[in-house]
Amino acid sequence: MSDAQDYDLIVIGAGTGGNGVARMTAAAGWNVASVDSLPYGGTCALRGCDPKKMLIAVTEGVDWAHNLRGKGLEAQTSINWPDMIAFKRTFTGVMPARIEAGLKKAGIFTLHGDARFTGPDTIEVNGSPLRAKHFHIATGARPMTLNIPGEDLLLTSTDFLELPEKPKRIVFVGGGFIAMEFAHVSKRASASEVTVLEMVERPLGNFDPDLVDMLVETTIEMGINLQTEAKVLKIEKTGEEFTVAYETPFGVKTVTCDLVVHGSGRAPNIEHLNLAAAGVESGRRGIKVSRYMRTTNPNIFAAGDCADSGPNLTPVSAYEGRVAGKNLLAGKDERAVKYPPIPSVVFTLPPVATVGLSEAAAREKGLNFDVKFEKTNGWYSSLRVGAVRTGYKVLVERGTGVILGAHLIGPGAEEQINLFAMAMGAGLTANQMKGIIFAYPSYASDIGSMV
Ligand SMILES: Cc1cc2nc3c(=O)[nH]c(=O)nc-3n(C[C@H](O)[C@H](O)[C@H](O)COP(=O)(O)OP(=O)(O)OC[C@H]3O[C@@H](n4cnc5c(N)ncnc54)[C@H](O)[C@@H]3O)c2cc1C
Ligand SMILES: NC(=O)c1ccc[n+]([C@@H]2O[C@H](COP(=O)([O-])OP(=O)(O)OC[C@H]3O[C@@H](n4cnc5c(N)ncnc54)[C@H](O)[C@@H]3O)[C@@H](O)[C@H]2O)c1
Repeated sequence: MSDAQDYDLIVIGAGTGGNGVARMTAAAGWNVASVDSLPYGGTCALRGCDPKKMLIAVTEGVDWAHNLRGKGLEAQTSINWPDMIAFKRTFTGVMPARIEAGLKKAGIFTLHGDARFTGPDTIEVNGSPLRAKHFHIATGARPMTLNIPGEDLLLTSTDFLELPEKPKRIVFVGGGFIAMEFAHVSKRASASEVTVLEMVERPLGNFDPDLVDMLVETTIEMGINLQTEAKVLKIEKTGEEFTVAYETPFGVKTVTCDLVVHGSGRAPNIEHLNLAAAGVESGRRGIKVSRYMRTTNPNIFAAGDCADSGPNLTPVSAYEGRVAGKNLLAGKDERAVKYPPIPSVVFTLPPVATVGLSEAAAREKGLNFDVKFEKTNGWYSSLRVGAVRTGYKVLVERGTGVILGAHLIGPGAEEQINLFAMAMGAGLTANQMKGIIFAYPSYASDIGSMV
């Protein structure tokens, strides 16, 4: 016998994909430890969704003032960057202690350090061996390695959320969620030059192309330099200035700036875990898991961004954690993941939202459906807030009236999409959705006219 300390379960990673599992098993009387190398809380609460949405809340003031200028609102808004970051810290500063205290109160041992497998049932944290009957891995994702010269000069999304001063000339590598959301924040905070370099022909590949085109119009109108078919090749630093070289159909171009931020995708954060020692297999998309969230070592589960499972979104990691927790407690493969329609939102202003099948995917499947696509800037809900780029695309199956997919742009889209997800999950048809009475005037009350 070694001198390793024994647990029923050790959870590696104290974010959304890990904490639920620790709580469920501890509540059932298991002897559980949780370990994280960073302050407790994970990406969403400390370095992702939540802090980001606080910055966006501040910039919403700028957007409102812009949209209602000349319509009675005379306020001149501007962003005080250090105050905005301080506001964000009123949340992120207190959360780690609060989350860790909550876990301790639930009877979970909380440990700090980098976990690394040393065998199928042992890990090492800060040189101390720990043994457990089961493990649950929820180590999340990290910025993808781009293999380009000067990659080490890139700031991460985490760095962006901690910038002490307003960025002046800032370049985002990639045009996905992070780049588009942060470019909008930067420009509304009046950064002088904001550039987004996206290698494919349109940013936000996961969203409806017609609605993304509308967002692109707003983005360009705001003064953001959005370049598509622009693949970043190299970053160089001269003095305090950076030069970013990118390939276009018209040859290699460059842009100079003060900051370059990584927005080019995230990869599973699993390299340091020494998974081979535990017999846990992984691929490019992450740790291989079954539908029961079990890895190739039957005593080890995984969930969230580190696993090769559902999309890398907070509610998905929480859901997968719940499935893993159920199966751990059952001691067998009892509950399989069965993802309901998963809504996703890019929190630009206006936001763009999606749930279900895209138009292209529905066509590829050979489905027979009607496309209801309309720009809604003439609708009352847009007029009353001065919103000019609003619209929807809803796919309704012919014959059955089943909603196959819903895609939205405009204020309120981030909430309307949840109602679509709920209706689709419950199997409501277009006619049944039309029959629902929503409070009026609200963004929800537009839904009946969209299906
Ligand atoms: C800038 C940004 C904005 C985002 N915005 C949204 C959004 O608006 N909506 C949305 O749904 N999703 C959003 N996401 C994605 C979302 O944050 C993730 O999908 C979610 O947090 C994943 O949770 P997780 O538990 O799998 O991993 P994480 O929350 O990343 O937790 C992993 C934890 O494991 C720890 N860890 C890693 N390796 C080890 C080790 N070897 N030993 C010990 N600990 C370790 C890490 O320190 C970390 O705390 C955003 C992501 C980013 C980066
Ligand atoms: N609102 C949200 O839900 C939200 C917000 C932020 C992040 N996230 C999560 O974090 C993940 C990572 O976000 P992200 O924005 O980094 O990735 P992303 O996958 O959304 O977008 C990355 C983009 O970078 C482009 N790209 C890659 N290499 C490039 C290069 N060399 N030059 C130019 N463009 C290049 C890709 O074509 C792609 O469009 C997301 O996939 C999502 O899971 C979610």
